[in-house]
Amino acid sequence: MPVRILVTDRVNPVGIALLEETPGFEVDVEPTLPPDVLRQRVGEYDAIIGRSATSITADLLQAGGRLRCIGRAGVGVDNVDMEEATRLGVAVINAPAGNTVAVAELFFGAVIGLLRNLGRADRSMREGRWDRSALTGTELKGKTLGIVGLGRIGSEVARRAHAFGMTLTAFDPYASDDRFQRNRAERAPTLEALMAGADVVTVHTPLNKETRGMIGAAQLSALRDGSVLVNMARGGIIDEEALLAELAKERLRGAVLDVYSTEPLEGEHPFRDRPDVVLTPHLGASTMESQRNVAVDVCAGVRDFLLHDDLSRSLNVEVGGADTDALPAALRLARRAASIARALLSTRGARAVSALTLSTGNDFASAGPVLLSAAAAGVLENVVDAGRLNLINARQVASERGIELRLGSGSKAPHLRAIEVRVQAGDEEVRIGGVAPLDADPRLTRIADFHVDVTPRRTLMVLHNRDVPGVIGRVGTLLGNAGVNIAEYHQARMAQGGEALAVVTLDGPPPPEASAQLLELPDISRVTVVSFRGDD
Ligand SMILES: NC(=O)C1=CN([C@@H]2O[C@H](COP(=O)(O)OP(=O)(O)OC[C@H]3O[C@@H](n4cnc5c(N)ncnc54)[C@H](O)[C@@H]3O)[C@@H](O)[C@H]2O)C=CC1
Ligand SMILES: O=C(O)C(=O)COP(=O)(O)O
Repeated sequence: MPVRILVTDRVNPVGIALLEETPGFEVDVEPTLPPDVLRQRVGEYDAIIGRSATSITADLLQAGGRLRCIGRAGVGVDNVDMEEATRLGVAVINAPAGNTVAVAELFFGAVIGLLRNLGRADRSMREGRWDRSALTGTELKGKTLGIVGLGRIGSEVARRAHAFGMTLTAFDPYASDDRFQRNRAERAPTLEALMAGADVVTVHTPLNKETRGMIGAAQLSALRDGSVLVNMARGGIIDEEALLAELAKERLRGAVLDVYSTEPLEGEHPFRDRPDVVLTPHLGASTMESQRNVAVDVCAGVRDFLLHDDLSRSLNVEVGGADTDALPAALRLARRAASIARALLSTRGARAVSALTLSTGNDFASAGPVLLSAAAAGVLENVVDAGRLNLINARQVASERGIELRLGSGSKAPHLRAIEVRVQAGDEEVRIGGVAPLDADPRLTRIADFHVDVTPRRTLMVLHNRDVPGVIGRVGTLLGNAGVNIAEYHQARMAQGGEALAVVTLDGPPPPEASAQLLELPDISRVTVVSFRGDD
């Protein structure tokens, strides 16, 4: 079946071509489908790529039975129901950097447009007038710029503001001192302090629960007389009613708005009647260069996810600062180790997993969260419908099933690239350890108290037996007669003649009756068979 992708908004064709030229991909380009039509058609697609004009609601995501990925050709994902996407295991990929410069340049164009009366000047010229004295403006040089949100766009604005000879303050509780220093911006202790201390205030934060309505009547009243307020981030961060009320006092120089709480802005909206407001129709990212950048970036991210399950670009997976190229083997090991632990508990009759703890060596310290997701998926395999279970939703699904997830400390790990999972079901606990080297297949090194050394491939069988002569031969003969090829056989024991454990990797699943026949052999007390997802 081909992989089907719907491009619902105006996305640059250079990016779309990356998808169209990928064998096995079918791309439909239909900008911009109305919500009800999109809802009817979403079930046909594996991925949707859009911009701010398309809302990806919970309802739409639920209707997308085969939907695996949402691509956003731009930065803001406030139009995507991220919680629902995560719950459903749908990856959300954006293009975080391609339109930064476009917004920063528009900022200066629009602010200078307001301060030098460009709109009014142009209009008066077309009306046949020559109004020079009425259109005297003010300069940026020597003024203070206050930036709310010193991220990518805020920083690009900062860099250009220095060229204009401005002094900078910024409010961003999440930005490091180092970022403030690099941008030569003073840290404002509060939003109100920033508003009171600047001649131009500009907002560059995402729209989220914290920033919605962040600039209301109280903050607006802190603005200096004659100052300018700019919103090129998202409608809804500034309370529009409160801004209109503040502008009506004629105390501010004016405002520059590119974004609105409802887009398109109503034809009759009172902003449209205010001469002290420069309005643009969400043009921040609308340059040829930026549209090409974001389209190529998001389409490549979506393609790599659909082809290789590459989640490194997905906003709803916590990859942390981990080196994603080195991760696949570690993710496989974590998932398989957890799967084995759950199966061993199940053989003991302890089926309801209550807790999962993952610890790693130092090399995987930053990858802890995503490895924990992989282990959660392993614990849930064969328990929930695995079709939609992935690194995006595994932790959420596990938590919803009452499984407590913990990241343990890695300080005692035996190896820099070690991974250990501990799975508990009531009073029973199983510990599985392994190593995921950079240049070799991952190995299991410990099952419960036994030291082992096997690669967990395809199908793995764990036998508990007594350490007596002949067991290996009898197991080999039985499996051979059943037509099952043994890839690796590792026998471990605690003490001669005592309890022993065999880990056997098989090239394919044994016939269902094999476990019962193995249990009939003398000295074998428990048989656990685990078949892993994937081809290797
Ligand atoms: N008008 C347009 O066409 C465009 C608008 N945007 C908007 O601009 C926003 C920012 O984009 P980037 O700079 O690329 O994002 P970014 O993620 O690089 O920067 C956002 C900054 O806001 C800060 N922040 C978060 N919450 C805050 C709070 N409560 N108070 C103060 N600071 C806070 C963060 O620490 C971060 O430094 C996007 O989320 C998007 O909504 C982005 C591109 C185009
Ligand atoms: O990238 C963003 O966050 C933007 O706001 C750009 O929106 P757009 O893709 O131009 O609809």
